[in-house]
Amino acid sequence: MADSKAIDVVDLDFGYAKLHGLDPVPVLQGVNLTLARGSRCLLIGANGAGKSTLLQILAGKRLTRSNARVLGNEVFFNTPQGVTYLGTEWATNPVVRSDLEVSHFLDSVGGYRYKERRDKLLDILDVDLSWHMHQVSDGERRRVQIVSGLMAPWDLLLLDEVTVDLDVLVRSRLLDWLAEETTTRGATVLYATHIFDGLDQWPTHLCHLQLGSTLPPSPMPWPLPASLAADLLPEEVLTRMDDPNRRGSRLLEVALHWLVVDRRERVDREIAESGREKRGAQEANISSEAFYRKYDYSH
Ligand SMILES: Nc1ncnc2c1ncn2[C@@H]1O[C@H](COP(=O)(O)OP(=O)(O)OP(=O)(O)O)[C@@H](O)[C@H]1O
Repeated sequence: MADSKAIDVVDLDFGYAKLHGLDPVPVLQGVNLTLARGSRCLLIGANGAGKSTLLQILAGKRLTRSNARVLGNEVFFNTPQGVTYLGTEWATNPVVRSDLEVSHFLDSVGGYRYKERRDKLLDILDVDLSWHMHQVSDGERRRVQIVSGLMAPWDLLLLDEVTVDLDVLVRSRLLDWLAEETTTRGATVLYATHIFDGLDQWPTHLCHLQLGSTLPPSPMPWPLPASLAADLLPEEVLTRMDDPNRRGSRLLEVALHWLVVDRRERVDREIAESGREKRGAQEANISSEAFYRKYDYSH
């Protein structure tokens, strides 16, 4: 019987190996994330928090001795079928910038086998089979990547910021289609993004990655139940989330708050580690309220 968990990560640690036998630099520490099949989870954290590293581990691209199971399998040694990872580095590959017609490119990665899904994705992403890859814009090339990555049915999609250069119409249609895949096929999406516009209705869960560690509960349900929201978020953030004149989405208010907290935590650690007190004292004094005022996020 298929495992009902799409992702089951317990106390995961990871560091990038250093040359000359030096100890690896810890990047992920104590990461916990259990996601049931059919979930749509946003992975939220500052630049450098470890989002891409975690997604790559879940895609079986990086070795970890910790317990990381995906679709019921230990991920690195037995990477299961049905896991699709889409990251931004794809677009830098010279092959996908060469004089290659999109129809040939998609056939070369098996598009003819999934014609119905391919055609649906061509429509959603507004991709023309006669385009040539060396003559398209960055956003158009990204759209071809997404068609090519999603044509074959997947059970777990690991999305690493690839929607950043899509226009809003294409992004919105793609997110709707991904939601449909989770509800109709029980597929699962873990999506790292810094763009929260238009996302309030999309996720079923959030995962906050702070400086390489998940903060409990991980994942947390979204929308946040009132009692959990009251435990996790200060009154000022809850008020802004309910303010019809707020600047962006409710999720943006949550993400802004978390990133302020993460930044203060980072500065505190820097002070503790290196005694850089002058800079630290300046930064640590920025309360989240003052930060909002300073950067004009609240009005
Ligand atoms: N190949 C690598 N070798 C060594 N360190 C790395 C490597 N890739 C990433 N790192 C470090 O690991 C940490 C986490 O990087 P990662 O790319 O996972 O962060 P991220 O949350 O995805 O950031 P962003 O939002 O900027 O994409 C960073 O400190 C980064 O410098």
